[in-house]
Amino acid sequence: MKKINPNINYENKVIEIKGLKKAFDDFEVLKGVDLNLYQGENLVVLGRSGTGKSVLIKIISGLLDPDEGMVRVLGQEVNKLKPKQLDQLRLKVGFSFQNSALYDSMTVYENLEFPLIRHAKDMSKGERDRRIHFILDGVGLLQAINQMPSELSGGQRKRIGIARTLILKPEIMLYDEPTAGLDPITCIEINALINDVQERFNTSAIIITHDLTCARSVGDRMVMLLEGQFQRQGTFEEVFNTDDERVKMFYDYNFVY
Ligand SMILES: Nc1ncnc2c1ncn2[C@@H]1O[C@H](COP(=O)(O)OP(=O)(O)OP(=O)(O)O)[C@@H](O)[C@H]1O
Repeated sequence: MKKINPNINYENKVIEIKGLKKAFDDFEVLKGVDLNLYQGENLVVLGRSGTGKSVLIKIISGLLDPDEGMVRVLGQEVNKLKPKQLDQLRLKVGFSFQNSALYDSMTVYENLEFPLIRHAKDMSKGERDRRIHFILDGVGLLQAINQMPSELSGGQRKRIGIARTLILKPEIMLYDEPTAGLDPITCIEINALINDVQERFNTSAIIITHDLTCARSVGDRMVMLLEGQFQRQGTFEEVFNTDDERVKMFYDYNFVY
C-alpha cells in the first residue's frame, strides 16, 4: 500500500478533462468523463477490457479526437492545437506502450539515443551520452547499455522501454498495462520503478492496469471506468469498499482464483 504522498500539488492540474464523450458508430465508449491529474500524482485508471481506457489515453495524447468535452494537458486544449503545437506538447507526455517496442537491431544505448537525435537536435553527443547514462542508472540498468534487446529479459525490456520514454524528460507519463505479461516478482520490480520514476523525475502519471497489486502499490489515487464513466474514485479502499457487484467482481477476479 502506498503512503500519503506529500509531493502532490493539488493546486496544479496537469491534465483536466470535462464532459468527455467518444463513440464509435453507435457504440458510446466514453459517456461524459471528468478527470483531473494533479502535479506529482500517480493516478491509476482501472476498468475491464473494452471499457475505453486506451481510448482515453489516446485522446489525452491527441491520437484520437473527442466527440465532445474538454481535454486540457499542461494548460493546453489538446484538440485545439495545430499539428506543430501538438508535436511540442507530445514531447512533454511520455507514452509507455504495452509491448515496449524497442528497436531490435539497435543496442540499448542506440535505442535511447534515437529519440534524442530526432527531437533534441541541438544536444551535443556528450550531453546525449550523459543523459543516457543518467536515465539508465535511474532505471537500474546501466550494465545493459551495450546489449541488444534480444539479450534482455521481459522485465529488463520493460525497464528500457520506460527509460526510452523518460529520455526526453516528460512531465507526464502514461503507462499502458505496465505489468502485463510479467511474472509476479518482475511485476513488483516494475511497480517499484514506477514509484521511483515519480520521485526521481518529478513526473505525474496515469497508469492503466487490470492488476490490482500494481494499482495498490503505485496509485496515489484510483478511478474505475464503469459503463463509460468514472463511477468510483479515491484510495484503493474507497474504490473497493462497496456492494456494487461490478466492482466486487473486478476485485474477486484479481484476488480469488
Ligand atoms: N479506432 C477504433 N475504431 C472503432 N472502435 C474502437 C476504436 N478504438 C477502440 N474502439 C472500441 O472502443 C472500445 C474500448 O476500447 P479500448 O481499447 O479503449 O478498451 P480498453 O479498456 O483499453 O481495453 P483493454 O483493457 O482490453 O486494453 C472497444 O470496444 C473497442 O473495440
